[in-house]
Amino acid sequence: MHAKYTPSLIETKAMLHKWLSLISGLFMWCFAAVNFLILHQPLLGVVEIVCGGFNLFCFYHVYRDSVKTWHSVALLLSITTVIFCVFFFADLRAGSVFWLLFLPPLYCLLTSTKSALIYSIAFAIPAAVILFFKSDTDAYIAWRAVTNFLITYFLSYLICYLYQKQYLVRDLSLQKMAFQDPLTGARNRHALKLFFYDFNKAFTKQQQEDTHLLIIDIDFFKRVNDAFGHDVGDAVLAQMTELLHLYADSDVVYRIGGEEFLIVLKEHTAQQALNFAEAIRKHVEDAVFHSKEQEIKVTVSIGVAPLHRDQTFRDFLRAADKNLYSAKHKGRNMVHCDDTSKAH
Ligand SMILES: Nc1nc2c(ncn2[C@@H]2O[C@H](COP(=O)(O)OP(=O)(O)OP(=O)(O)O)[C@@H](O)[C@H]2O)c(=O)[nH]1
Repeated sequence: MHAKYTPSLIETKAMLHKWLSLISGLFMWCFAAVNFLILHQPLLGVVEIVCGGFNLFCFYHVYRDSVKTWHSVALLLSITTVIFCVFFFADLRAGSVFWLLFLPPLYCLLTSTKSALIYSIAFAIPAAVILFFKSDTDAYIAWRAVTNFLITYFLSYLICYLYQKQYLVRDLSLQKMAFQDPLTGARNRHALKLFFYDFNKAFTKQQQEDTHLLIIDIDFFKRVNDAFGHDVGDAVLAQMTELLHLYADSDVVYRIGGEEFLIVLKEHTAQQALNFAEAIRKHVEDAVFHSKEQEIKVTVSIGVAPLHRDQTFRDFLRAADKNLYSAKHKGRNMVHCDDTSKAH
């Protein structure tokens, strides 16, 4: 479900899961007290005590940072169970049917819009059947009550669906603006900082050990600008990004400075990272960049550095820059990784 969501939407859903589990748990226990003491509906009271307890258990796991994916589904099923029991056992004149309209938004908030539609349809059927038989009284016209219920029920789903879609589109375009370099389309420094955050938090130990970074700097780029003009320099930077995208997915290529790029290599040993960097260096050396009918040749120097757990963003850039400058000082157009360097 999370694959097509932006980090901010996932965060929003996690926040809703947290507060909904607490609020619904407390509400259910309050309603249980009313059912035991005032309405004399002990069966309903027991269901509310059990489900409310489960919701508070979900909240406890959020609090302990140990939420499992099934908690969200179990939470919405527990809320649905209570709403259905109240609707089934309570007198229709008390207005318990209104709680059913809360279900489609709840499903949208806690799951994906697709799952929400499946849940909404699945629970609309028993709800309509129960409502039909319960409203067969002088106070209601059964078939009209069911029709009105179904229309409002699915409209509430539709509004949440449209809102969530719109939220996602806006969030994606904001994310693009915030994390993408407009000139080259590569990811920018903000995106790299976010990667660092995930790296320390979400990567496994093995993934962390096998992550290497390549800092790629175009040699004597000032000369390109001076000889052909800034706009030609811009075109070279854009074509350099395209070339790097041939080697690596677009979500691991970053432009971190004027003519400085960075590639994150996951699942690569030091030797594999070095070979990868060498292949890029050779490709750039052989490539011809074009702009305004000019043919431009450039080379790159590449520093390769392993990424260590808990290294700060600044420390890492300093370490990788050291490797890059070693490559520059040894004559440029070369790859350097710690003490191992390859010159050409
Ligand atoms: N066209 C263009 N040039 C840029 C951009 N950002 C930085 N530059 C230029 O990149 C050049 C970088 O120059 P230097 O830092 O001296 O490095 P260099 O000439 O590449 O030399 P070495 O890195 O030492 O090999 C400067 O001339 C900047 O103006 C940009 O977005 N577009």
